[in-house]
Amino acid sequence: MKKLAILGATGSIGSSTLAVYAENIETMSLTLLSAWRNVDKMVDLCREHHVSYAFMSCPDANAKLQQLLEQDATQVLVDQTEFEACIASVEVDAVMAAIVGAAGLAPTLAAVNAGKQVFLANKEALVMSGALFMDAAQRSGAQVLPVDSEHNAIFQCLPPECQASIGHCDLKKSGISQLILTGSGGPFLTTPISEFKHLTPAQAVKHPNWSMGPKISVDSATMMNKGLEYIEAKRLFNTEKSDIQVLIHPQSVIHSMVQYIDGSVLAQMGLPDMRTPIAHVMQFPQRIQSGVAPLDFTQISQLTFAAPDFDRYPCLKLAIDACYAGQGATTLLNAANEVAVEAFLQQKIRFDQIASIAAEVLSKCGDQHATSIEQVMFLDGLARHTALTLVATNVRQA
Ligand SMILES: NC(=O)C1=CN([C@@H]2O[C@H](COP(=O)(O)OP(=O)(O)OC[C@H]3O[C@@H](n4cnc5c(N)ncnc54)[C@H](OP(=O)(O)O)[C@@H]3O)[C@@H](O)[C@H]2O)C=CC1
Ligand SMILES: CC(=O)[C@@H](O)[C@H](O)COP(=O)(O)O
Ligand SMILES: [Mn+2]
Repeated sequence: MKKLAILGATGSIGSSTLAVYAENIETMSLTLLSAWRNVDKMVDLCREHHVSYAFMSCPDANAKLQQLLEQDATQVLVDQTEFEACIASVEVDAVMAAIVGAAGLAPTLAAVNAGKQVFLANKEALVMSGALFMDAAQRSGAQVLPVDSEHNAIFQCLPPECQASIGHCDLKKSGISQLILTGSGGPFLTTPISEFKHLTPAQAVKHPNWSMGPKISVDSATMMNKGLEYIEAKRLFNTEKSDIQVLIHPQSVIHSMVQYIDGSVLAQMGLPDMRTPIAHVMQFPQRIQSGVAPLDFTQISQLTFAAPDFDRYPCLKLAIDACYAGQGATTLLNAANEVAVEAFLQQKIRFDQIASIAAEVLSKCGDQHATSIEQVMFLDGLARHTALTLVATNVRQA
């Protein structure tokens, strides 16, 4: 029995993970769940799944959870230290890292440092800490398996020697010429750019194909999501600049591809449903049930492809540039984007200001280095402070 922890259990990936767990209950046990503020849902999940340990990152929510679960078998962990100790303990074999944003870094790193199996959905953690994260995994022997649909697709199309050396693989040695990262283009693929000033959060979170949490949905609309995924791919698959191509594929049927030097292109396809990549990692290399229907090719009228337009998606360009500027830049970019997206969702700034705020944070903070987690956290704070100041200025100008 694999002992599973789900970090971000109340979210979209959390729900899909629980659905796959329910399909395969005889092979896994659920020992630890975490969330932030959604106490009612956590109580329900703990009772439904007889979870051993639970933790809310928000102190008020944690106190309430403790009170509500007093009569239950679930033990509520009291603080972040106890939570991370539980992740690192023998109570947990595998961790689904599905907290959104930088808040997921510390508990995910606790799992990595303890040599656990890590199912990585939380791309922001990897974007902000990069080589530090992958090197820590190599040191501890933690197996990092990509859950993000594109990276999971690429992983599935890689030869075994690359799968076994994730983070440090030699693509050229395995005859790989390019990784092709597909992206839908989001809900504003054909919206006139002149209308971007007026786009609302409700429009931005309406992804054409995937059902996801609000932050990643906005990232898909700006294509910052693909930019973060570009950086994520560099870290997971040890790529150089010429190794990755971003391709718009509006139908989200092909989840990404690997091109080989002999002209072969391997693609992973399926319905846009995260239960598939989650099921793929949960008992890897064994295949298990996900509950997802098979792809019906007779219902797919067309598969189309196009190059991304950086005028439409300035965030994508910012992220690709940051990727080659270095770790400091990707840490700053991630934090600035998190602040800007949250401000947009709260209607404090316009949709088009997400990109301009991210760009301004990068230029104001200048060239920065991040060679330790402490420096990463310092830069994360610096970028958040700078971005919040810009949000306040933009609010006044709105
Ligand atoms: N959804 C998807 O299809 C995909 C998601 N991902 C990645 O997976 C991650 C999760 O995405 P998604 O499930 O959509 O997001 P959701 O917004 O649906 O869920 C986020 C989860 O994180 C918890 N959380 C939020 N803030 C904090 C915090 N400060 N401390 C601790 N926990 C926190 C939330 O708890 P609470 O509910 O209590 O607020 C919730 O459980 C993201 O990094 C995203 O990029 C990657 C690929 C696909
Ligand atoms: C499901 C998943 O992995 C998301 O990251 C998805 O890729 C978002 O869609 P976009 O391709 O529009 O960014
Ligand atoms: Mn993705």
